[in-house]
Amino acid sequence: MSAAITVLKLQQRLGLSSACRASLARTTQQRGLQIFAADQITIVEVGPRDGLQNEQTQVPTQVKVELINRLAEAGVGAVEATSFVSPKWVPQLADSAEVMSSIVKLPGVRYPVLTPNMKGLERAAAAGVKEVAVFPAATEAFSMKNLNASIPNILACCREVVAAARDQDIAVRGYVSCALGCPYQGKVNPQEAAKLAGNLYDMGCYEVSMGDTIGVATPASTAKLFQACQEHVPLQKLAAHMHDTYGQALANILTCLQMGITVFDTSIAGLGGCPFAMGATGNVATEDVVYMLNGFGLNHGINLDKLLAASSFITGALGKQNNSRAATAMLAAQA
Ligand SMILES: CC(C)(COP(=O)([O-])OP(=O)([O-])OC[C@H]1O[C@@H](n2cnc3c(N)ncnc32)[C@H](O)[C@@H]1OP(=O)([O-])[O-])[C@@H](O)C(=O)NCCC(=O)NCCSC(=O)C[C@@](C)(O)CC(=O)[O-]
Repeated sequence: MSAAITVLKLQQRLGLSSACRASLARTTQQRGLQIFAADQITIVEVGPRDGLQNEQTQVPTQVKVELINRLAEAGVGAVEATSFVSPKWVPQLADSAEVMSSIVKLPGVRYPVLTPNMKGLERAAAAGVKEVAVFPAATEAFSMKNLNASIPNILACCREVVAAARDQDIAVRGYVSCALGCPYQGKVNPQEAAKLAGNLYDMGCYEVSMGDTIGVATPASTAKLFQACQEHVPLQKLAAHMHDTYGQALANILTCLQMGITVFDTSIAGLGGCPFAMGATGNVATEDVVYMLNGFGLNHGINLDKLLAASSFITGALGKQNNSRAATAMLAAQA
């Protein structure tokens, strides 16, 4: 059986719509596996925010700044730098204004931050931020745990933040947390998560990142979610934010690539996890994703040597082992 037929059968089994399969007809065959003919894959590096927010020991501001600078210098086009959330809720990121005023802002690099409410937006705007993200959750239970507000209330808050940000020429990205599973409610209906993504897109988020906050997704559930999302948000405006708790994140990203998604949130050295999602591990490691993309010959703009240096820097500074299998192997080979 040819590789193309195998992929078609896989797509049918995953229940991909005929529209989605038609878009795959515009694919190129690369290294024996069909993937979408994207000119460019965008990596949104979330390590300095998602990766560090749950660290129990306070990470010095200068370490955060150096990490962000190193990632940008490595060619990462978007580095999510910090959060303007309540410091009572996330003490680790209480130094967000100082971080933003200390980093070197390279031309062409985006430095988005999280803003849950108007207070967050005002603080971010005062710090000169040019891009923010709002982050409602797909389940009521997680919305209460993470933001202390119901989904309708947080959506109203997001609408206010998006409108005010756009008035100030601040771009807004949207996240849907717990889009593929919730630590408190379990399974999540993909249609509900997709509808929420549509709400964010309709209110003015330029892109919506679907979060597997607790890393329970599989390629099958990932395909179902993104298929549902396409009813509400154009494919090229969707991103995947995969945590790797169950070791499925790379496979989920490959599924996304096959569906035409080209934006992926990743975390250097696989750091992180949400403080309000107990047991969740870090995001898929940036190094692992870059290694896979290199295998396909896809453009991402990242210099792997500089990325590995950033990876060694942060694991050294935190005194942690590297959760990236690719980085661990490549660094061992260099030693
Ligand atoms: C939304 C709130 C603030 C509600 O929290 P609340 O306690 O209901 O807020 P409040 O409005 O009652 O205010 C309480 C205090 O916080 C202050 N406050 C209020 N807002 C701010 C702000 N922006 N910046 C600074 N201070 C703020 C406010 O001024 C007040 O101060 P006090 O009068 O007591 O001195 C809180 O729940 C919060 O900050 N939550 C953020 C939680 C968070 O950051 N979670 C992790 C990120 S989400 C994630 O990781 C998932 C994601 C995005 O990565 C996707 C995925 O992984 O799938």
